[in-house]
Amino acid sequence: MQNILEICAELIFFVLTFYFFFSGAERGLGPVVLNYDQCTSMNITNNGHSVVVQFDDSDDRSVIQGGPLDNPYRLKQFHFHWGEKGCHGSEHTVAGNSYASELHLVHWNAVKYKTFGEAATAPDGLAVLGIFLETGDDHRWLHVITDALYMVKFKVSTTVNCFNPKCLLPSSLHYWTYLGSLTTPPLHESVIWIVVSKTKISFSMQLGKFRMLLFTGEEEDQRIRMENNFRPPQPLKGRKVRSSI
Ligand SMILES: NS(=O)(=O)c1ccc(C(=O)NCC(F)(F)F)cc1
Ligand SMILES: [Zn+2]
Repeated sequence: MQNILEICAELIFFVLTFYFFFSGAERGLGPVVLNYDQCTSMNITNNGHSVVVQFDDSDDRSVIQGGPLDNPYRLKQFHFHWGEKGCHGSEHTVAGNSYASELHLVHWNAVKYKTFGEAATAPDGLAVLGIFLETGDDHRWLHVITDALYMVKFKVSTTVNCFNPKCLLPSSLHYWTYLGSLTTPPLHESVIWIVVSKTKISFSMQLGKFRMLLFTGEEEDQRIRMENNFRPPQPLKGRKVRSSI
């Protein structure tokens, strides 16, 4: 009799564990893992909206995976958003506080979609890692990017080889994640946002170098300083924001 009760208790325990594990409500968010190759960066471009470092995304040498992602997403580019002064310039806020700038590492789901353009219109097409930048001591590796900015003051492109953006990331990637959109037109709702809570990059003189970029091309008469290229946060509208811990 005793054995039968023990077997029943174990069976109930197993069923409940199985249910909770697969119910999703209890399934925690694991760590985000970045596997970036040392040398897939190609160029840095002033595209008239931001400054973008583009990567060779012809294979899976540089990918992000884990966390809320069901498969690896390929690194396509990273870019920045910033303000003209103070701590305004980020596109996300934490408890209502904004930061001077925000770095976006843009990845696309090459497992499900053939091209970036196709992925950019699909709800699970893109994964963007957002990192806040704040004013403080200059960042030792950000110099590689900010020292190249004078070459892309106007709307031009120049080569950047072997820049691994992992050096720009905080050691602990505690993050918030939600399903959102591109922050620039056409605002496709195709982004799995992963916003890192710990600001890592601090810069002060370096921020000034972003602010000397121009929205305009060399051949244009007007010289319009590139700043405030950020979209303010939008209403959540019922979106669920999950935390990694
Ligand atoms: N600021 S953001 O949300 O990370 C951001 C990331 C990528 C793009 C982009 O590639 N737009 C071109 C596209 F996809 F054809 F529409 C725009 C915004
Ligand atoms: Zn962005």
